[in-house]
Amino acid sequence: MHPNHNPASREDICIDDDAELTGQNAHGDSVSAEEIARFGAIAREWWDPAGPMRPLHAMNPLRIGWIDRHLPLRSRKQARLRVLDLGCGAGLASEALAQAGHDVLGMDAAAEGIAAARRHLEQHPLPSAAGSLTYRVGSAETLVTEGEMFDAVVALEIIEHVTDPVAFMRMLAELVRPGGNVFVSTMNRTVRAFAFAKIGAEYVMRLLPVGTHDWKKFVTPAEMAGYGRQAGLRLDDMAGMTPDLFGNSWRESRDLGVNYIAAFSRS
Ligand SMILES: C[S@@+](CC[C@H](N)C(=O)[O-])C[C@H]1O[C@@H](n2cnc3c(N)ncnc32)[C@H](O)[C@@H]1O
Repeated sequence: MHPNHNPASREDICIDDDAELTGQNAHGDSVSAEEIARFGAIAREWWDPAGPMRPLHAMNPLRIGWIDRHLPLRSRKQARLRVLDLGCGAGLASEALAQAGHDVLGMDAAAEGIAAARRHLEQHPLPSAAGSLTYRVGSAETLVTEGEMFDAVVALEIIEHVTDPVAFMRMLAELVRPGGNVFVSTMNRTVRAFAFAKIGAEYVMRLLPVGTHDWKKFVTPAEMAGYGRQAGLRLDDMAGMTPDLFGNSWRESRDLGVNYIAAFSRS
């Protein structure tokens, strides 16, 4: 096991766990208790590539490659880049980012998701050439209060699950150092996205429990750009993420109509 990949001590888990915190704002205003409970309930199946998180498994190589390509050369040359994966779930992107050589903090408000992430890391240690990877239960509010700063902040498929996307983007901006990058992926509020995420994934394929997605909370690319502007971030690029017919492999595209990813930088 890599020296930095120490499994969390019981004490860490107790400090970070939110056992006695039960209200909607237990972690902070961005957290919807209902959403967190929904993801917590499927945490044990998270790493099953044919399970409820199948689309995230299939799109992971594309989004990690895209993020890595959009990190400025200066940052990539830096010996160790500090990356926050916010809303990391059980760590699909966190592990891949650490394998790409970054020092990663994976954070999620769902304690069950973090427990599954820690379990997976213990059972599948990263190669020695990888960066470090630690996990924490919590939300952006916690890190902002602590004055934490990262070279890059990654928030994949989470903005459509928070209570206030503008406030959420502001926190992402606060958590990245000047010159650093923020990456956000989400679903567009289109009829096609409704058909794909609600009807397809929840009702037809029964991958996800009904109610996992609230179409009204999907974010159009124009809204995404606006949220970034309001947070003081510059939009560098956006790309569509498009699955093949069977959803097994995803490619970058110009189609922002369903899934897309955006790169911002902080001046
Ligand atoms: C659809 S999953 C995406 C997981 C991961 N980012 C990925 O794409 O592989 C959304 C995750 O965000 C977490 N989440 C939702 N709102 C959150 C918040 N305000 N703070 C931290 N985590 C949150 C949920 O618990 C869930 O694990």
